[in-house]
Amino acid sequence: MFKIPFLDLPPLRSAAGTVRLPGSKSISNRVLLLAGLSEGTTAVHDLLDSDDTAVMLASLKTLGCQLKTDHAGVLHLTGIGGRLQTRQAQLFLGNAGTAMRPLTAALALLAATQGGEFELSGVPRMHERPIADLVDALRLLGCQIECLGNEGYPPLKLTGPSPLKLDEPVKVRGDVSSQFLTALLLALPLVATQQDVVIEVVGELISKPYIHITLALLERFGIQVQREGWQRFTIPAGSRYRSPGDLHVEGDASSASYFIALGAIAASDEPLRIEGVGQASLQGDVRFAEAAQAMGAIVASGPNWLEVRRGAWPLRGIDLDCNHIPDAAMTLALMALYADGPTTLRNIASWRVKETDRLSAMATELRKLGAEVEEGPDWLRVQPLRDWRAASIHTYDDHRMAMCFSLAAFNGLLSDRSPQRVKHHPDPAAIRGELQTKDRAVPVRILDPQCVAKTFPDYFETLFGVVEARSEDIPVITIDGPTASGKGTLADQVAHALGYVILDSGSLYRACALAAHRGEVDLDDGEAVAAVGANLNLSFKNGHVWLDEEDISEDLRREATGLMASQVAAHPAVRAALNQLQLDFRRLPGLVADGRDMGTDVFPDAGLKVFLTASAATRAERRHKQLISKGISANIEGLRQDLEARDARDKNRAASPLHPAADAKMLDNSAQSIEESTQRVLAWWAQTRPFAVQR
Ligand SMILES: Nc1ncnc2c1ncn2[C@@H]1O[C@H](COP(=O)(O)OP(=O)(O)OP(=O)(O)O)[C@@H](O)[C@H]1O
Ligand SMILES: Nc1ccn([C@H]2C[C@H](O)[C@@H](COP(=O)(O)O)O2)c(=O)n1
Repeated sequence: MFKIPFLDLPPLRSAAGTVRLPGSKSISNRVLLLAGLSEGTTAVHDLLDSDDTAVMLASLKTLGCQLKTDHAGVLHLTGIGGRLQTRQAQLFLGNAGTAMRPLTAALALLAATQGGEFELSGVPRMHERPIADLVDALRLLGCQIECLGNEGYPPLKLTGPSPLKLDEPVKVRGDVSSQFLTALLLALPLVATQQDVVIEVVGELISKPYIHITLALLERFGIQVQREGWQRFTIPAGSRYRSPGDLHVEGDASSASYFIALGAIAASDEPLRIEGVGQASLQGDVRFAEAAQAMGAIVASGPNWLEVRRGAWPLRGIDLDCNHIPDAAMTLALMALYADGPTTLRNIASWRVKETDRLSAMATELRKLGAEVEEGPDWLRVQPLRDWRAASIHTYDDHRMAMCFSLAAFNGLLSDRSPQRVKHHPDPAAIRGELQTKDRAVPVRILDPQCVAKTFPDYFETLFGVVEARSEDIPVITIDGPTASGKGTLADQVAHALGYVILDSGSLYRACALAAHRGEVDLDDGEAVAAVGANLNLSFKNGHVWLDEEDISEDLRREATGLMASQVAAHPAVRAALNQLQLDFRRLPGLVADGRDMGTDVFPDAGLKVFLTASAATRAERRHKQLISKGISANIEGLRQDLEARDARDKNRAASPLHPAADAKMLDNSAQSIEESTQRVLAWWAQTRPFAVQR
């Protein structure tokens, strides 16, 4: 997961390959609650690992459920069998509506029948999300519920015992959120032991597909709800939760929407395959595929897979009632930018009471990209966009905002390429406002990208696994300089702050020298060493370097290896042999490369080139400290002589000698802390980016 303040997506061009979706959030949290209320142990396969499931799991544990995850990642959950194990608890439910609503219903009923006191709270946004309709229904039933902040909103205090009135139907509004009905359906079997319990829906029920999921899962846990249309539901007397033993959670259909859209926009050669949802899915959001087809996507499907590729291009604008796909419909708003005419999304009032007011958030952020958007109380109209602006997208702690706006990175596929005034461009000609005829693809900045943790923690990694950018669009920062100047340390810090890939090019020269030395190759024989370099079987995992099956990280860092590396690096044939290996590190979302010739030879088009220096005395001192901390004895004077000899060879060789690129920024960090140099480089980088100052 990218735990950084912002993630910059360079312009993306195409998509292909296979995506395996994480488990459905709606199914995961329903299954967890049902397993938690059941007798016996349920083995839950493919459970979603996310913020929202984490709060549900933590609550169930507090309530006395036993949880164990086996080596295959299967969760074994032993439920409380409808009998409270603890009568007092404070549960923090983050921003998870799928935990807050059903736990409120279940604990209110358990407190009423068995006694107890439970407090349910969440993040500030959760305390702004209405729950009055559920609270009213439960109070009419006889439950004691106190709203501890504002009436009708969490946090809530549930107390008991108190008598329940089960003879009358339980009435609940269905036109604001179907989660209130789901909560009652999941919890009322707790009290349907002696008599039928009837629920009546007041008003037109929205999001019916979610009720389908609830009913299907209740059936898996032994509860057969009788349904009369969408207005009346009867839980038969004698209902009892029974664990189904094993249960597989299907992939998240709402999460599939981003990849369906991706296929429609960018899979022009071969389809993008999405595994985990398909024709047999319980989730209503799988019908997003129909909306994507209406916009031009070509979709093939099997029981648990979809294959999507681009059909109409530009996409077709549509006018759609989105009641059946409330969450996934957000994705259509981004697809609309790539359409040939306006797209109108209707019946989406429920967006206003989600993680944020999604209607207003969507309109605001689309406008930042340059889009023309109209917004009504329950509808949104988006015009196609051709003159895209680079924008910092605020995500409002809403996972879907972050995932949706990643789709804006394909703007180069449909930007207006006629001569344009290029705004926010770092190059002086552009600053003077001269006309440019270059491709107008712009990057997109996603603020707070880790908000995807709510449902899809690895969303961006998964995206980068199936999309491609032109190499020249992938940003590179180079950090060159003499030995022990702190290049590696600075590169690590900068890459970490931006979520970029790291290339420690010195380690490639070191590995090549080490392999040649071990193979008893003459290090002065450039062609022979180059042959070793061309066949290196290197891999990089968790900061360690592997040569074939051996972890060579320690050997690589030895001073002797550094000297051998400097020796072999002087051969043009060796440099040529290692060139492609270095270029291959230019991967999404960007690269920080350190070495001697990163800015001058390997990545001459890098967006920022830093030439890092420090006095020889400072560098010898740092290297001395570094070696001592590793328990290696060293002599400062000897180290200084070695590093000066190495610098001299690196500077004076004919092939790609160490020298600053003409456009490099010079940074002497002799008197700077690591943090200060990192901030300096990040500030330089920010100046090259086309984004306005973050809000
Ligand atoms: N600005 C700094 N202030 C203090 N110490 C630093 C600074 N930058 C780096 N160091 C320390 O100096 C040592 C050498 O840094 P590092 O290994 O990053 O250098 P390098 O240039 O990558 O070396 P090499 O060329 O040998 O790979 C490390 O122990 C690091 O923590
Ligand atoms: N881009 C590079 C990187 C490294 N080398 C050579 C010269 C260095 O002395 C040696 C070891 O590098 P270090 O790990 O100390 O950064 O490798 C080079 O020529 N070009």
